[in-house]
Amino acid sequence: MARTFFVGGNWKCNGTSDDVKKIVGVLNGAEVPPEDVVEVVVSPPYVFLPLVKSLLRSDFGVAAQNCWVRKGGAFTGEISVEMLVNLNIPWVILGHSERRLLLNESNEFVGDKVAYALSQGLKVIACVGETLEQRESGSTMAVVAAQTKAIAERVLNWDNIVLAYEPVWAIGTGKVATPAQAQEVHTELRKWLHENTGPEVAASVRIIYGGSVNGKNCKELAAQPDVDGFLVGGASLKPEFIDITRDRISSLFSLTI
Ligand SMILES: O=C(CO)COP(=O)(O)O
Repeated sequence: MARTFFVGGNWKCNGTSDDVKKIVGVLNGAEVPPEDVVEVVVSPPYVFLPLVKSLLRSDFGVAAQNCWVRKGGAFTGEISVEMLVNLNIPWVILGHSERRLLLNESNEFVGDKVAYALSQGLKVIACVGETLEQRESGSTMAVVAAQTKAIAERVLNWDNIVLAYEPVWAIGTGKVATPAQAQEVHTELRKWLHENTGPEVAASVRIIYGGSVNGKNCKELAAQPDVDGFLVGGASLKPEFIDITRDRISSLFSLTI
């Protein structure tokens, strides 16, 4: 089964309601490939989710950037999976390196969140990735395998998971992984999935790349056979995000000639 290309926009902790309205206006007016060719999902900060949900075109999905690990209750400051379901938010980003590193989210905690979110019907963009130190010490694959294993141990069905490989050294640095570097880790991740979750999961799970993706570098990355899309940070706040969704078409074209 072909893997539908996936382009996510992670707005992180940015913007005002006026900015959000402007970005949504640009997205709503854009000509993009049809949903079965490119799936587009944007992830605004929590407080803007209802606004985005109400204004955004219906062929674009919406994701929260985090959620609580269990059923809601006395957890001050947290947002529960049940609340996201109640607002009809279909997606959640979990395990982003900014949360793993700045908020000390462990592999196990992220795995628990992924399992709980899926159990309540959410779809998950699960992020993995190594730091520069880990890459330089040759432990990239061990790190991303351990992060993926903590999810695989808690989840049987991968239908609603998109795996995002986001090397920490490439996030917000302008230092994008080369297409070969991205392809290498994506291939290894797919091999890991094959060995640990089976051939069907390995063949069908979308593995997307994140880290300084922009309108210029996306085409070459998208042409890699195991790069099934992107999780875009900074550039998702700009009109350039539309070019990134469109470049799938040109990379497909360039592959066929
Ligand atoms: O963290 C990212 C997406 O989740 C990537 O961020 P940048 O595209 O700003 O490097």
